[in-house]
Order: sequence, then C-alpha cells, then structure tokens
Amino acid sequence: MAPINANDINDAKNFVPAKQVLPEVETDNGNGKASSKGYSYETLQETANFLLSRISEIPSIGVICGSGMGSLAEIIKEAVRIPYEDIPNFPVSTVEGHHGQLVFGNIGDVAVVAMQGRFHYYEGYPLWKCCLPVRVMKLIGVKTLIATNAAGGLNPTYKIGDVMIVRDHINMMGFAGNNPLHGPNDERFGPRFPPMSKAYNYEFRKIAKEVAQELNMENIIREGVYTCLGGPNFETVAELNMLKMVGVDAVGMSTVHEVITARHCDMNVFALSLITNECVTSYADDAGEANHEEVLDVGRMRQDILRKYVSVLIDRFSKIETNP
Ligand SMILES: O=P(O)(O)O[C@H]1O[C@H](CO)[C@@H](O)[C@H]1O
Ligand code: HPA
Repeated sequence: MAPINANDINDAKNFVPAKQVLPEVETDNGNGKASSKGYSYETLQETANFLLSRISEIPSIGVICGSGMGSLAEIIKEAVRIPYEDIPNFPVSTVEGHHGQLVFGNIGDVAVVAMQGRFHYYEGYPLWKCCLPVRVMKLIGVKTLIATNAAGGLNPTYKIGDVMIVRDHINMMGFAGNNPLHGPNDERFGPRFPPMSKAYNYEFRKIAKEVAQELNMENIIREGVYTCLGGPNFETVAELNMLKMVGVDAVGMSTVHEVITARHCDMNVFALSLITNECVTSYADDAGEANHEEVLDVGRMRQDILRKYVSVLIDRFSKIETNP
C-alpha cells in the first residue's frame, strides 16, 4: 500500500460534499414560490388564473401530444395558442417533436386544451415539474386527461404503427422512490396515498375499443401495459428482456408520472401508445437499433388516423358520466 501523503490529507480537508457544490435541479428561489418539492397550490393557481384570463371557454378534456404526434392539436378549431415561455411557472420543451405550446379551443362541440410538447425527466426536470401542467389543467377545470405517447413495442405480436390502449402501467422509476407525488402532500390536490389499481378508466377503454371497430382500426388496435424508464438512452437488450418477463407490452419515457398526478387529483384518465419501433430483444448482428427519427416518422405516418380516432374519442368521452 502507498504511504499516506500529507497533500492527500490536505486535499481531503478541502473536500466539499457533492450536496453543497452541485446545484439542485430546482431550488427555493427566495420568494417561497419554487422548491425541490414542487410549486404550491397558490402558485399553480396563479398559472391557472393567467390561462383562464386568456380563454373564453373552460376545457373539459386535456390532451398531451406524444413525440411526433403534435399534429393532434391541429384539429382544434378557434385555437388560442399560448407558448410555454409565456406561461408563468411553466417549464419549456427541449425535445425535437415537441412544439412547446398549449392549444385551447374546440374539437367538435367539446372545449379542450392540448399540450403540444410534454416534459420528460431526462430533460432535467424533476418528475413533479414534468407533471405541473396536469395540475394546472385540473385547476382550470379539466376533468379528463388523454395522454398519448410514442413507445417501443415489446410484445412480439405488436407491429410498428399499432396503437395500444393503455390498460395499466408499471412505474419503474417509482420502484426506486422517484415519484411525482414525492414530498409533502397538499390535500387540496389529493390524498397522501392515492390508489392506482383503476388508473386507466374502464369505460373509456371499452369505448375506445368500440370506436376502433367503427373506424375499421381493429387490426391495429391493441390493449396492454406501458412502462416508463428515465431515458434518454433507449434500452439494452437485457433490460428489454427483463421488462418483457414482467409483463410490459410497450416501453417509453413519459406518461406514467402524468397519469399518477392526474389520478391523485381525481381526473379521469385515458392513454394511448403509438408503437413507433420494435424493441430490440436479440443480440443478432442484423437486429436494428431504436432511434428518435424513426419515432417521429411513424408519428407522422399515423397522424391522420390518430387525429380521427382521438376526435371521435373526445366526442364520446364527453358524453358519458364516469366515476374516475
Ligand atoms: O413519450 P413521448 O413524449 O411520446 O416520447 C417518446 O419518444 C422519445 C424517444 O424517441 C421519448 O421522449 C419517449 O418518451
Ligand atoms: N424505448 C423507450 N422510449 C421510446 C421508445 C423505446 O423503444 N420508442 C419511443 N419511445
């Protein structure tokens, strides 16, 4: 063993624990507005009030557009578009394929708001911040959340371009204690221990399967289990094989925390995954590799059918009374 050297001891004395030198992703800004545990109810109310002052009709349904699926918001009529950077306390989108604005208006007779661009954990936002727009939607009066995402198909029967109705999810990041509800709970949003066994509304899923038949989409519609990983790297072969073993059908980097936040504040939830690529579960030399361009291309390829499907779903969902 090398002898202990006096310089090493002096270096050790100067050592500053990482906690003191690394900035937190989100810190208290001194006016009590931001903290690592999330914005207060009152702060989000300010954001909601700002948005309410810009619109003439309160939306009942909120849509989150997945990667490459931003064109879903283009079916909104009498659109009022508000860029994220203009909205107090909002994060900004940094990912290609995520525009970065809220679009208010009507789809058919239904007042809606769409997020053209969502926030992901890998962008550097803590999970509570990724989900901040969901709480804001709740505060402006949205009752139902429709979350869409692009996902890798892990179920071997799935094909690129299939549309998976999400029946359930596995919160992989939650297994490691990373949850959007981590931290003090404000009962005005919801309970400390919200149940998740009925996260994806049964009635909505039933309607979605019926509508798929009406629109002759039955050959591309699936129903399955989604999981979200932190990203931004796509998964290894071993990781995907593990996820397959535990019953995951589609893999992405979003949605789960949004759904948890929405259910916490008692919103009805429906989610769709567009299968944009095949998950690579073999080490074969000729097996492809996932890439974001393919994800965006498949989103574009399916934009017409998704726009039609989502607009009919919005109409049907708006007509039923559901218990979340
Ligand atoms: O979940 P959405 O936002 O649709 O995007 C998915 O596509 C991106 C990877 O191509 C990741 O952000 C993944 O989560
Ligand atoms: N893995 C994770 N996220 C994704 C994928 C994937 O294969 N495709 C689209 N988003």
